[in-house]
Amino acid sequence: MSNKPAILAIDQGTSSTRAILFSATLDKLAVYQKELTLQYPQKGWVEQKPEAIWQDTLEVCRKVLDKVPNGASSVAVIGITNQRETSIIWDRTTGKPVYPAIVWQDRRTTSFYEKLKQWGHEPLVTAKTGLLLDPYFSAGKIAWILDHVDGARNWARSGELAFGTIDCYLLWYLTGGKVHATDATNAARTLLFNIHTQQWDEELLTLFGIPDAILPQVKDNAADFGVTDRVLFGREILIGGMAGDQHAALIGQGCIAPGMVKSTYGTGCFALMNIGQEFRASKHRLLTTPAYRLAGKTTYAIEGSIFVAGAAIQWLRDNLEFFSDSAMSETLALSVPDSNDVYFVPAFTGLGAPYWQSDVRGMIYGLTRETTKAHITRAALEAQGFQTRDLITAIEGDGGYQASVIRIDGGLVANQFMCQFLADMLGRPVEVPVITEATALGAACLAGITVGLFPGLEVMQKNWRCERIFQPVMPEDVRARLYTGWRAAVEKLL
Ligand SMILES: Nc1ncnc2c1ncn2[C@@H]1O[C@H](COP(=O)(O)OP(=O)(O)O)[C@@H](O)[C@H]1O
Ligand SMILES: O=P(O)(O)OC[C@H](O)CO
Repeated sequence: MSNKPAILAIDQGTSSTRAILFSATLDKLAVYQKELTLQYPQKGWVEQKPEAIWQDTLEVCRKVLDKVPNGASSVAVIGITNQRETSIIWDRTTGKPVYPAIVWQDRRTTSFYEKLKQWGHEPLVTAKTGLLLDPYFSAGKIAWILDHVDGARNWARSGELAFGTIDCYLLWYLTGGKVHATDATNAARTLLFNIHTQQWDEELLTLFGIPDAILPQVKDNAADFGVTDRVLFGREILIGGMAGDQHAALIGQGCIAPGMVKSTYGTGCFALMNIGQEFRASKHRLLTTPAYRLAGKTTYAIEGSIFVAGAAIQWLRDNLEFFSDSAMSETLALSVPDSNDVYFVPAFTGLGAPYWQSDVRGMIYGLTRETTKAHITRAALEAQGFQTRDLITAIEGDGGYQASVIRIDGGLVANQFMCQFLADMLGRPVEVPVITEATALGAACLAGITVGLFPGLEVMQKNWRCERIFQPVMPEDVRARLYTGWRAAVEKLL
């Protein structure tokens, strides 16, 4: 082992898989990234190939290790972070998935959840999990696979199948099929995990008809998750950290004190406010979720989830072919002075917080003969500002904390127009860190804690460095007019 240990962070996102090597002082040493495709086999269905998720993960890890002089021998520990809720069920003997990964955006279980709501189950589920009944979460996806793959329910009962979110599936493969475990933040997105007892909940398992034999063990975010199979990187490496991507980003942004907010703009957008160690239920249909669990102690966050952020830009790129690279959306948006009253409500897979309408679909409103692709692109970027304002208003309206800071990260923050519009729409500064891959940084921090490189999360508060603060400059009347227009567009959709 080199005397300068590195931390390998794996960030398996919805649109891409990345491996980042960080130094023991959490500086970025090397990155390797690969885009991941989604499949849409039917209206409202969103799937991914589990084999591609694993193969891409292995490839990005190997490629990033090739970029540094000592390769795998310099790595002291691995941290994993991932797109959440996406569910895979596989055969414990062969490791083969019995069905593709059903992605968090998938809506095939809408009527299943509607029935559960009609039967009055939502209050109990929310009280136990902090979540709502929505196709977004894993339980419905698991039940769907067990009901639609021949024999799956029986194999599940007899312990032949394993369920996991992406973290857990990757861990299984990284450890050569030896470890079936997840962490508290990922478990808490399934609708099966009681966030008060921090255990799988019998009553919820019965409600969703899911046998406990398929569930993984749940660990702290900084813990011993086992070692990598020697054949993968030429030696065993400890996996010491694991967290859902939005929770990891909260850590990577140093938001470890109550009231601090981070908002991440990847495929979707997720704003989380740290609310400390006391559970609080939302009054505005937001989620309460473990921010992190360390040494058995849970810190909570209130979360607002938006299903489409960067995905709208990708759609303009791939489906409407407005541009060939997402980065070009910025120049296009800036080529017009405003969106010419065009509003883009990117509800491709329903609306998330605070509306939670899984059956509505997207809308571009206000089209005229003058509308150009520049106006539509600008409207798609502006939608991020409007949606974030919806979230922050709901989060603060819950009556807990006011946001002390708002830090932003994710692929979309490379777009300075979007960042400026965000500050304008929120009417307050937003901070962009030097390392915008806050998700991977958070996972690295957790892994580093396990091997004693850092005493605790405080290291992130000390190390967090600001690249740029976007200050609001938009006149109040313009801000009010634009937001009123957005609310009217959403009302029309609803
Ligand atoms: N300069 C840019 N302007 C607008 N969107 C961008 C830009 N760069 C990346 N994106 C969008 O960001 C998303 C990727 O962000 P990332 O954080 O990697 O997502 P994920 O973690 O979900 O895989 C893509 O949807 C892409 O379209
Ligand atoms: O792929 P991202 O970064 O948009 O994150 C996906 C979320 O974890 C879904 O809950």
